[in-house]
Amino acid sequence: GPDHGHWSYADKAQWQLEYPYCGGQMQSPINIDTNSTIFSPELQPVVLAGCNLDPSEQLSLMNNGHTVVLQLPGSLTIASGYPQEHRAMQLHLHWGSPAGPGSEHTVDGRRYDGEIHMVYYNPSYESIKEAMRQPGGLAVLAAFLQVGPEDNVHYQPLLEQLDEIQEEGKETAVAGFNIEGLLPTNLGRYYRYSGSLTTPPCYQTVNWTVFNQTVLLSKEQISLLETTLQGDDDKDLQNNFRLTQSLHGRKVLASFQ
Ligand SMILES: NS(=O)(=O)c1c(F)c(F)c(SCCc2ccc(C(=O)O)cc2)c(F)c1NC1CCCCCCC1
Ligand SMILES: [Zn+2]
Repeated sequence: GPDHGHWSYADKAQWQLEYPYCGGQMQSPINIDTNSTIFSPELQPVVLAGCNLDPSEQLSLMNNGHTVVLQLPGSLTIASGYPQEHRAMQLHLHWGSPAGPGSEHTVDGRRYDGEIHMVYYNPSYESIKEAMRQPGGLAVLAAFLQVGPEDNVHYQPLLEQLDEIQEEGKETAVAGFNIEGLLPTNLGRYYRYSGSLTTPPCYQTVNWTVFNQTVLLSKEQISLLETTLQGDDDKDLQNNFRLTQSLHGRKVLASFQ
């Protein structure tokens, strides 16, 4: 992947020294002030295609030191909800620690327990490398993870493998499953804004969708996420979220009232 050298969440104030875009005016994540969002009825429900991956398909699940990443096939696409079709690249998670929550976006100042990001690219560009550098080149579907009353079976294929990839750099295989099950059931209610990758190189090329409905996992599942993986130099991989960034005048649209 791109040069994602030695940065860490501990030195996020220094990111912009080495990665200039990280100091830009269209950065993510942001706090979503629900009183300032603009209702935009033209925003159609997000519809995914090709998400029921065959169990014979093996997907790479990796601890890259910053998060747990599931590589996704380009056959998984966003069929509607964006100006044109986008193809999947990967999905990954952000979380906190037993001491506190770890979503990246916040809503009216509230931080949720965690957040899933499904990253897609606009195939009208020559390559993913090209797309990620172009405005509108990337789309990320984000949903908040919240503690609920019972296990979320859709997350088990990922969570049950975390102990296989505790150390940074470790990789394992996950059999194909229904990726859509990882998202909320209601994909018609969401916030939309223009922002960036929340990690260096912080390219300002992401058309963000943040779903209004949260995804419920059990306390045990959230705790597994918070306490299993190790990042750089064997420290616990926890609180892998960037602080919210200023809007600098950007508007946040809402597909619902
Ligand atoms: N929230 S986010 O989407 O900005 C994001 C993070 F916050 C992330 F923290 C990450 S992981 C850290 C960056 C990274 C590390 C290793 C590799 C690799 O081995 O290929 C790739 C990337 C991470 F991978 C992503 N998403 C990636 C950003 C990196 C470059 C574009 C590729 C897909 C999106
Ligand atoms: Zn992310």
